[in-house]
Amino acid sequence: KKAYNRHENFPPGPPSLPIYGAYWIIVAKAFNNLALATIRLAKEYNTKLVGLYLGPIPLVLVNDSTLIKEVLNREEFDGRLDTVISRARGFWKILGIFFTDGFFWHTQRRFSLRYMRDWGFGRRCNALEETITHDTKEMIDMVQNGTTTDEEKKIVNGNLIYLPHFFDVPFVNGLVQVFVQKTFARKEYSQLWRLGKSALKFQRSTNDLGGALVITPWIKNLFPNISGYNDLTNGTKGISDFYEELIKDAIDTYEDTHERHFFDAYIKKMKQETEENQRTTYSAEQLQLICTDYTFPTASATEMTLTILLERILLQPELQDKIHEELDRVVGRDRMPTLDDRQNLPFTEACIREMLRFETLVPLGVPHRAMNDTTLGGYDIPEGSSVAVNLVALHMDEKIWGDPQNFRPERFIVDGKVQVSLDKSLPFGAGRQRTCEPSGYVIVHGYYLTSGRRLCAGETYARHSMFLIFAAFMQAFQVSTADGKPLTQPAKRIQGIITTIPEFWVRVTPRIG
Ligand code: HEM
Repeated sequence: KKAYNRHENFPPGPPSLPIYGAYWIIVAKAFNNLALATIRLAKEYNTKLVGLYLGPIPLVLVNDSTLIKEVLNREEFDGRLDTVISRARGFWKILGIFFTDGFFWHTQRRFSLRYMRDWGFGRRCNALEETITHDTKEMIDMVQNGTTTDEEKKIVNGNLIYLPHFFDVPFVNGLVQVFVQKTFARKEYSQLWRLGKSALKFQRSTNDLGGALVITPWIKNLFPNISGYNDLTNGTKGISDFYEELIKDAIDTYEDTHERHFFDAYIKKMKQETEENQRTTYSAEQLQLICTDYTFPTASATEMTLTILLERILLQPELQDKIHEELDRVVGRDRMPTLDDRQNLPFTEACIREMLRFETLVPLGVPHRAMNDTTLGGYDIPEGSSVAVNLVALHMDEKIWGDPQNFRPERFIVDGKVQVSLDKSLPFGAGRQRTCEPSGYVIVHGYYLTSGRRLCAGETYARHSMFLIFAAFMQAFQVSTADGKPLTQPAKRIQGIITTIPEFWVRVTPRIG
């Protein structure tokens, strides 16, 4: 009787088993692929919304393109669950951007985006572009002119490069520049590779739904390894420790009169609020978690997208010829590509877009939480429910794409230009942060609260930097498998918070002397 106990008018779905509810039922539907499991459950129960329980937590899996967009754009679904994953990362408090919600999240997300922008984040910025290009060139140089340290040899071995970490440096150094207006020189790159490894460890520590750890946090004490708890905490620690020193140094050397970087803007606000108010959402710990939250996707998701794109290029070699033809025609070989070239390199750009659709990196998004009792698709959704959108269902919807199973960058190109309006994919989620003042703004504690949504806070940085790095990489190299044999099968996917493939070596043959 308990197994079939459900909230009234809750979406249909599998029954609950003791302790874990329907968690193992979903896992059994498609091991290592919860998006596919969701599609199978939706078929089995003939529904667009699957309702089930993860232990005591009601979970709604949204499996329909229209309803996915609706969830991502409705304010009452902007919450996040308070879980062991969010707490284990940050001093057992709910800190950062990813896992916070309400006033705290609005304030901190808005402040970080607003002031990181001053230092080039989320917009075109020559200084940032130069850094990313410079570091990409250093990586290319390691192949062309040889490595200089043992650490470099772990990433570049003659004509072989180790993916995804070959790409870590330019992505991460660019972000560090936004935070503190300094970058790590080539002899210090090992610190950035360490961040890349920590980020990947964190991403692989659990799955889209947080795994068994979220339902029964106590298993962390019994099975710290199998439950993913050790990787979760060590992966995060690797990133947050890196920032602890930088933040301490910025606080120790802070002067009111001179703003040196984003950290200073944050410290200024923190000091002001601490003096004027009894309570503040600003703290050094929170700054550390903001940095961690912006860094772990920068040090893993963008690299993994390019890595899986290279795997695709090995599977469909004609893609490589088209990219090379376009780069040679538009950019030539005497200078590196810039963001100005983006609109004139439609095929190169479309390959990245198509990759983001074809291989949904975050298959079930990052689960949202219903912040009050509400309805969706004719069903009742109780307050506190976890709501996960199946982005794979959207990205593989035949009604939208016609032939979703084909990797076909041309689908975005009309009259030799990328037509952004044709790109109905939502790899970064949805819900634009409003930049102008709409009616309905609420002022809380002297702040305008936008009704900004959960849209990925790094979308623009990700798109810009992926284009720059991928275009420069392809201009420089012809890519082939390490053993020289054609690649016929994609690698096994590892389901984590994002989907990854195992690290691997590829051969790159310089095209430019
Ligand atoms: C290919 C690369 C990336 C993909 C596919 C991606 C995708 C996503 C998705 C699906 C979400 C969850 C949206 C939701 O809750 O509905 C998200 C959130 C987020 N992403 Fe990204 N992301 C990428 C790169 C980045 C980068 C490079 C950064 C930072 C520079 C970043 C920062 C964030 C942050 C801070 C959030 C949390 C936003 C919030 O909860 O308010 N992401 N991303």
